[in-house]
Amino acid sequence: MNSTAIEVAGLSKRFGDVAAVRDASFRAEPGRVTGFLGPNGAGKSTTLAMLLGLTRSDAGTARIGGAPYRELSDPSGTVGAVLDAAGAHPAMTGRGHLRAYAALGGHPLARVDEVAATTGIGEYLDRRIRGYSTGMRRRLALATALLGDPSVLVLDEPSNGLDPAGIVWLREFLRDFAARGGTVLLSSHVLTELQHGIDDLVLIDRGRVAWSGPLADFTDSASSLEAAFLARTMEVHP
Ligand SMILES: Nc1ncnc2c1ncn2[C@@H]1O[C@H](COP(=O)(O)OP(=O)(O)OP(=O)(O)O)[C@@H](O)[C@H]1O
Repeated sequence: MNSTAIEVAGLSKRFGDVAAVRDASFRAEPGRVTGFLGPNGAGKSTTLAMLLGLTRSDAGTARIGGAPYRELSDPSGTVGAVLDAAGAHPAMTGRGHLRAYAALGGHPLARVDEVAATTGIGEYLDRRIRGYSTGMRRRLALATALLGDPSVLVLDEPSNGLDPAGIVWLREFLRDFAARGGTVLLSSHVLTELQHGIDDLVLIDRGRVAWSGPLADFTDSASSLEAAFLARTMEVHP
């Protein structure tokens, strides 16, 4: 797997009166799972949308392997992204959906069965997506993101809709992906979800990066991630 870091520098975005992201800078490194944590409305989704070239920034840069997303020569072979579980046509089967995306990305059709097996949706592949549970849709979205065998995964709230077994499965999958040299950036507003699954933490609060670094450094002085999170956000916004 290529070593492909994510680098965000001075990124800002305003929606009218709302400063959604303010001068945000952080990195997500190869071989590590980086959690992007912040309360509702902190600016996580907006930052990820800018990173993936879906929203234009007002200032700053967001690079993947040294280039902005829109300049990547092989986007789906570089980054797999899951921003929400929607987007799959309910009347299509999982197989039809994956085949269409494989064709779009120029990936071999053999990848369809491979990513279905990896994400555990093999037995549902020939069912229509309208009958999929939320967790199955999440897995299908992840399978779609994996079609190009990317070295970077960007996931917005990936545990939403997963049952406890699904959450453990996802955590192990991402650990393994990183252990093979991949870069993982995943957002969450649920502290406990991240506590056992990440190496590095980027904490965002009201558009600003309040803290970033190894998780161990963050929680050293606090009994739990939650206590450290609350202490840190109160420090920034007394
Ligand atoms: N298209 C938009 N138009 C106007 N305001 C927006 C838009 N998108 C986001 N915002 C605002 O920008 C801020 C950051 O939103 P964002 O969705 O990035 O936060 P988030 O951290 O992902 O939140 P959540 O955890 O609730 O998903 C919020 O105040 C939100 O209301």
